[in-house]
Amino acid sequence: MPADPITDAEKNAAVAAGWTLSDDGTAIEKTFEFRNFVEAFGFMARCAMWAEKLNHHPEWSNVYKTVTVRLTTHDTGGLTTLDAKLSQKMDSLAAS
Ligand SMILES: C[C@H](O)[C@H](O)[C@H]1CNC2=NC(N)=NC(=O)C2=N1
Repeated sequence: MPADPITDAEKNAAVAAGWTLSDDGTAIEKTFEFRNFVEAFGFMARCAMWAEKLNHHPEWSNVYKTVTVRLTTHDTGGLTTLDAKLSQKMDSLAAS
């Protein structure tokens, strides 16, 4: 069963946490900066474990100490509660 569409409250919370809504409204995006490559890659490894747990996976890229993330739900073609959940998890992993 597909995930529910993201709620306005969840969308507002993501924006308040520094995520940017894509122009077409189907994704949220954020760039994470770390002190070095090892920290950036460690963040990605921890996120990957959660992505598997949630069965929800980011579109992302890494250049040295920068990780650029785009979250969307491919199954529905838009934002869902899973994107809200993963964004919150990524924010807490980046802060830990
Ligand atoms: C079959 C599998 O459950 C789906 O393809 C999952 C896997 N991970 C996913 N990740 C994302 N971001 N969107 C999806 O729709 C999605 N679907």
